[in-house]
Amino acid sequence: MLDDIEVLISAEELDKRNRELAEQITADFEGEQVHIIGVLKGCFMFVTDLVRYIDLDLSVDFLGLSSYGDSTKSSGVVRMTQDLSDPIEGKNVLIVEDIVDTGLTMKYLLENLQTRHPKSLSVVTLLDKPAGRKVEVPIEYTGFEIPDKFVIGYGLDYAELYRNLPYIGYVPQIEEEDQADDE
Ligand SMILES: O=P(O)(O)OC[C@H]1O[C@H](OP(=O)(O)OP(=O)(O)O)[C@H](O)[C@@H]1O
Ligand code: HPA
Ligand SMILES: [Mg+2]
Repeated sequence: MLDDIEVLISAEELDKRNRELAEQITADFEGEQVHIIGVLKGCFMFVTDLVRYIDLDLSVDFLGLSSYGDSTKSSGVVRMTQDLSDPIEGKNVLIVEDIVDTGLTMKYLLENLQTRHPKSLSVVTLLDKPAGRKVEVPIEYTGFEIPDKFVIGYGLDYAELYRNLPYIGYVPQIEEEDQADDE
């Protein structure tokens, strides 16, 4: 286990922002039905907390994408680990992500979902790390902009661990160890 996890965003701040995002989404889609697509695995806490504050008729589906493996750096190759259960043609799709970092996952996903002809396609991400960006992607709703650090918790992992932390944290030790492994 890691020592010294620094809290970047507390559970209370996450809850407050989730309510605000949900309020904005509820207002923007008033009178419409929304199809939520959660991007596993990282989205699992954010999506479940967010949807309970959205006051709209909505359906939920999930897909799995993976590109980091056990590293703090993107492999550059996005792999679909699980596809959607339902068609999205003609639906107002709202993608729910935990983080947009390089943007490679979101680019892959937007291109993939556009070919399935949704009525509309929008993105909500809890975290945006602009310093990590390799490709530009459109984001309609952002919870927090974060600095160029590898973060863990509230769904986000390092080598599959720490997803269960109820806050977003940062540990300098992680990036140091990962860099040492590369050398
Ligand atoms: O903008 P990018 O640099 O592409 O990074 C963002 C993606 O990376 C993480 O997924 P990961 O590959 O770690 O899979 P996981 O969600 O199962 O942890 C995260 O959950 C996002 O989906
Ligand atoms: O900072 C991060 N933490 C965890 N997973 C991630 N996937 C992209 N960036 C990150
Ligand atoms: Mg991950």
